[in-house]
Amino acid sequence: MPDEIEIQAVQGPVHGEIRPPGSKSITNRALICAALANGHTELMGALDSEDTRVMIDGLRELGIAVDVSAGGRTIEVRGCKGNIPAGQADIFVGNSGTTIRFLTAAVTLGSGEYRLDGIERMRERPIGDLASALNQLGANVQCEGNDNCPPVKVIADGLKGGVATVGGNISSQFLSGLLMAAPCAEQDVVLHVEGNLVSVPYVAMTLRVMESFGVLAKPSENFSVIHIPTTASYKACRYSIEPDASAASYFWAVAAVTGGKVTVRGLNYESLQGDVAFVDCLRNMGCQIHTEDDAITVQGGPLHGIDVDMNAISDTVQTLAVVALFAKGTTRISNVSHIRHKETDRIAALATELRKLGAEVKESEDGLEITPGKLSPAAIDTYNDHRMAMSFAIAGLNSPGIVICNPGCTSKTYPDYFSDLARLTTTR
Ligand SMILES: O=C(O)C1=C[C@@H](OP(=O)(O)O)[C@@H](O)[C@H](O)C1
Ligand SMILES: C=C(OP(=O)(O)O)C(=O)O
Repeated sequence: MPDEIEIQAVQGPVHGEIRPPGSKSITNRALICAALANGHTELMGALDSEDTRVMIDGLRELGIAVDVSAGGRTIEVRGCKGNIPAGQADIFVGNSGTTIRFLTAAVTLGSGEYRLDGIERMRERPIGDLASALNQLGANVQCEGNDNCPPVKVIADGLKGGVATVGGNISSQFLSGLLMAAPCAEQDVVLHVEGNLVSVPYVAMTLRVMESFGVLAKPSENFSVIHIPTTASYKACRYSIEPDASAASYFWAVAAVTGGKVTVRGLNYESLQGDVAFVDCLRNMGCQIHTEDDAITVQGGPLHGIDVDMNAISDTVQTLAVVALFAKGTTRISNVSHIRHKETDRIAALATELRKLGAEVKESEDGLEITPGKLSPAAIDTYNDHRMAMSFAIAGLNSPGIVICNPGCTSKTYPDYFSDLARLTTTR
């Protein structure tokens, strides 16, 4: 991958179809449930990217056999029935939040000493709320970094279980990690969530993936209390993974900003992924949405700004912010302070880069107000954040001279993004 890519502006509306690669979030959940299950699981339609590779490598470090075939889309896992084979492991997680949060919880089921660490940015992404909840359940988890951040050291001798309170306002991944480890604890687990739970659809996704592997948890209506009995255990199975809905947001945005019509195959409103609701934002901005059993199509129209709370679908904030550049009036995105803890501080990064493209941007603690101006050519810094690269590329389709720096950072979740985008925008 070159150091930078100049996006070729398209001459008219883009029409086309695409099936994005498998969901990162579902792949990494299914890998954990399969690893803790009682036999041989086959995952189909999996994502092959940095975030899933660090998860697979981590599981292998823990002594779990994982075989990958079909260009990374099929993964076979020999489950350990909740008994982690390795008594020691040093696990490198890159910058994958799901991997460090889910594996930190999983290794407390083992017996021995485990250490988890990632790249520099990972050492700035908090994990203290998860460590504290696991410690309430009888684990010994220490954050060795500054301010409750990784590296993480776990001295494990099985997870006792019981009652714990977990913070919900920084990341939902803490709760998801606890939920997936909980059925393998010695006693039932009852989790209470403290503070406003962010990214709620990901918790629903966790429970649905667990259910597919035979474990039924009992959540209260708003997930403020969840009871996980130890009577159920994970069963190996054949499991199909949906295309990634956050990745789909870029292709739906192509239709929105070029006034074209783009169909994403493999997703519908019944999806496990909350991010399909991104199309509702586009509808509110003036697009038309068509749904089929196995596809969602966005047809672009004249766009206008909207006010939107994106707490539940925050991986699509950057996509929406870029679409806002082509809308009439101001777009206000609110209730997303948690995106300051992701691959970069996404609110700050967006404010800086949108201004380079001529927008007037007001940054607040929990969001952004974007009023587009006259678009000008610019080199976009991506802060090693795949979603900065993928979303700002869409602006380049409708405005010449937009250069994306460090495009290789898309490998975190979508190594073939630029070739898939080029295929969609040039075959008309
Ligand atoms: O559980 C998951 O798979 C994810 C949850 C979200 O994180 P937060 O809960 O930290 O918002 C999301 O941003 C991330 O890409 C994936
Ligand atoms: C925030 C993200 O990932 P993670 O938290 O899993 O690193 C993302 O994919 O946008």
